[in-house]
Amino acid sequence: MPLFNTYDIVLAGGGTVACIIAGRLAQADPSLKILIIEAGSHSFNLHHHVQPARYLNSLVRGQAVSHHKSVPSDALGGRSVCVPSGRCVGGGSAVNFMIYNRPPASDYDDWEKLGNTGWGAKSLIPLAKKAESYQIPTNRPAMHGFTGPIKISHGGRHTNIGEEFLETAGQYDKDRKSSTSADTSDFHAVNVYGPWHKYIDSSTGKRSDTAHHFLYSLKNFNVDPNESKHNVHVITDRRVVKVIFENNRAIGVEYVAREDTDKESGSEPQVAYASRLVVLSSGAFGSPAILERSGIGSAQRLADAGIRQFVDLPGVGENYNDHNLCMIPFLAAEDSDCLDDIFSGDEEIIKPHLKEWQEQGSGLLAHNSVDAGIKLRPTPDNIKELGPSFKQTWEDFYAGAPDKPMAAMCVTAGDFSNSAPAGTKTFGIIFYTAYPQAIGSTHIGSATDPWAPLTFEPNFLDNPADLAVLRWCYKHCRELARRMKSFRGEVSAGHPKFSSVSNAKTVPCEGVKHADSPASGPVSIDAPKIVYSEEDDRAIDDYIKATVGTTWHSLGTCAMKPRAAGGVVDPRLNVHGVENLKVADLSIVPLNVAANTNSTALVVGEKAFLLIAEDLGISRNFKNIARTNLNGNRME
Ligand SMILES: Cc1cc2nc3c(=O)[nH]c(=O)nc-3n(C[C@H](O)[C@H](O)[C@H](O)COP(=O)(O)OP(=O)(O)OC[C@H]3O[C@@H](n4cnc5c(N)ncnc54)[C@H](O)[C@@H]3O)c2cc1C
Repeated sequence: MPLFNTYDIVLAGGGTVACIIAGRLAQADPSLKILIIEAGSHSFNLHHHVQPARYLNSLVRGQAVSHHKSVPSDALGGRSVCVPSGRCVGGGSAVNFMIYNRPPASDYDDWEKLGNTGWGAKSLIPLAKKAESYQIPTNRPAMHGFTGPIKISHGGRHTNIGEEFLETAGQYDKDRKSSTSADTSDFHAVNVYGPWHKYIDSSTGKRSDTAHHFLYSLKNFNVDPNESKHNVHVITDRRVVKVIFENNRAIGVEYVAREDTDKESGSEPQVAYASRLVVLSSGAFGSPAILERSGIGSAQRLADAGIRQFVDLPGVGENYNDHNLCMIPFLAAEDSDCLDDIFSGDEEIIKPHLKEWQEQGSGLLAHNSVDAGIKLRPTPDNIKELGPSFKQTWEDFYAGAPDKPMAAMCVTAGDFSNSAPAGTKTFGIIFYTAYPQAIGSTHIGSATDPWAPLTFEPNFLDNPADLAVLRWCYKHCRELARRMKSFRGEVSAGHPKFSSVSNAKTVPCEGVKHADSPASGPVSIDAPKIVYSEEDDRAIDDYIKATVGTTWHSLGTCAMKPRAAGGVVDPRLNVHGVENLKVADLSIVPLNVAANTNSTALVVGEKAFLLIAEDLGISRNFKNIARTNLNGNRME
């Protein structure tokens, strides 16, 4: 079936949220003509997407991601940070680390308190359940869904690194609970060490993303629109430049190829028309940029870019949120279950893992290295340790919100900070701030070229409270790591540069291959904690400023808030001031969430589908939808 002249709905961006919207709508009303225009390529059955442990390929080799480089920052000693986002059909869900983690219920309630009726936990938790098939035995079925398209499992095997982390934490950290059966993603758990599950289908060992489970699974869908017998069409490797309006009503979008991706059509703009709705689903970087190129944004920003203002919405591109992340590497015992060899990308080494994955859907290739973690909320003693720069934040933000953590921390069986000596076994501890107090912005760098770099200011660590949390987490993770049975030393290149006479100096492991000597083994559980001097604290701060990075959780840049409060969309996701134009992706999130963000993208996708279906008058078909996909992938 060739492309239609006009579609009912045109989606700009084919990422995580867009695939849910398109798949659900097509299922609810197969006669709907839906077009997705996606900047990246198809991800269908490609091994670097579907084989979970290959996820670093996308980041390291630049496949299927866009890199957004920030302006240099004083708070980071003049450094820029680079924030990748998904660029392929399936977006972030097809390239991410597959960590399954849901936020505290109060985060969604906070959205509703801003005037967003229908966006509180009571409305959204059922949608989170609808999206998922939880494949883990649970005695709390009320918290999870069991018939949705997205599969959640523990992956292809349990690693001893994950088990040791939980065991050590249970013995060492008496202020918190640790349990191998804890449900850390029940929208409430805080200060509980427990298993962290994965967006991996236990029956196949494959990544569970929205492209494969909402879009490619549609009956008769074909990645080539000319071959497709389906009404959902996807055009890849094209970027939407701007929205086309007739008076105040969105009627389509203009899009271009990158010159180097399509020699035939070059970068000549083309137009796709939508008779009923245009939906921007280009993520936290893409959607505000399309609005700005369409003349929707702050007067000053648009004037600077030489664009005539069409609608005054100063909030476009503001309210950039992420989480600030550090990865700390440790040397592991030789018998540790680590993914270092798979991360190396050497196909000879990967062969036996691949065989197990192909034959049984199990093993370390069906894994993301992350088996266990915790959302950390400080105790009264910790609050003192966090010092004066955190005090006000505690009082203003955390004290009255008992389900909100200040940070998340997890163990990785294998280190991907790239600072360990080659050929060694390693584990890492990753931690990130749950609600960074510093907020940033992203704006267009060109009025016409959607491939041009953005002017991106994430403002990481501009608020000293954020640095205090990361400093405390570094100390805490080190105490946990050096008590784990598999601990064999600290990879100094990935730690602060303490002075050689400091009490806090790292346990060396340089030049040691599989350092299984007792001298470099763990300390006892009741060993005294490392005492840090002020100079040591400065070394930690310098290290964090030099290395802190993104958690790949960009959101908030087209915030769902009242127009007068700097909002960009209303609670039905309609862009303020125009008609027939919605934004549906994580850019609409008005306030940050204390969790990895794919779970929230799933919720936004499910909610956006309901709103659009209501607008189109096809609500009557909803009831059939939750019952499908019990086991399989294909949605009839
Ligand atoms: C490397 C990485 C690791 C992550 N790890 C995890 C994890 O382990 N667990 C977790 O819960 N979350 C994780 N996340 C976050 C999570 O995946 C994202 O928050 C989520 O996928 C965002 O969904 P979205 O629909 O808002 O945007 P996206 O999924 O990013 O979709 C936006 C799409 O729009 C396209 N686009 C952009 N501009 C244009 C344009 N002008 N025209 C056409 N198309 C355009 C992009 O190519 C992209 O495909 C990770 C993200 C990344 C990038």
